[in-house]
Amino acid sequence: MATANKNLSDYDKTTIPNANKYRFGIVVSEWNDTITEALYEGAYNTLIEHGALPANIIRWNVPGSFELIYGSKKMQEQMVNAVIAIGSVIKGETKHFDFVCEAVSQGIKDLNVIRETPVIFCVLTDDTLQQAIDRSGGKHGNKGTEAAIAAIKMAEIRKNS
Ligand SMILES: Nc1c(NC[C@H](O)[C@H](O)[C@H](O)CO)[nH]c(=O)[nH]c1=O
Ligand SMILES: CC(=O)[C@@H](O)COP(=O)(O)O
Repeated sequence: MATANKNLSDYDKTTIPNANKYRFGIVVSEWNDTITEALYEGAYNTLIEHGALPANIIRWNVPGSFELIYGSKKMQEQMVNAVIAIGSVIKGETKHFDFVCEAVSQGIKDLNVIRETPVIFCVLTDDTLQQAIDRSGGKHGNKGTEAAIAAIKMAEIRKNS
């Protein structure tokens, strides 16, 4: 199901565990910062809405989405129950888009395989700025909200496993 058919901010609030017992690390890329700040706001507000304490949410900035890999790896070493990696990659004139997207998705996948702390992939990979706007609080919802819900659920799974 494509995002166009599923609003990123729609979910059953009654099924979400209380996040008051968890600590979250959020790593935010500075590239396309109007988008990444909107994603961060969606993620932060959703964590708070579900009981997370402001003191239990750590934020680090990194230069670009490629650096989300290293930033998330170091965030995993903090005393957090889940990490959210936030980025916005928008296609330009060259193949750089392809390499950045592939590297970040593979790198964050590797962190989930190699280490114990889940890292949530909150990286938009869009052909246009409008697509990114639509998915960071626009007509298709906010991927930051989706990522925060995933982080709470994965922290619960990790606690119970
Ligand atoms: N073009 C975008 C980038 N490019 C920068 C890389 O992510 C990286 O910071 C650089 O190659 C140095 O290692 N990053 C984004 O997050 N979004 C883009 O659209
Ligand atoms: C994703 C990118 O790195 C890209 O936005 C850079 O733009 P360009 O391919 O025109 O150099």
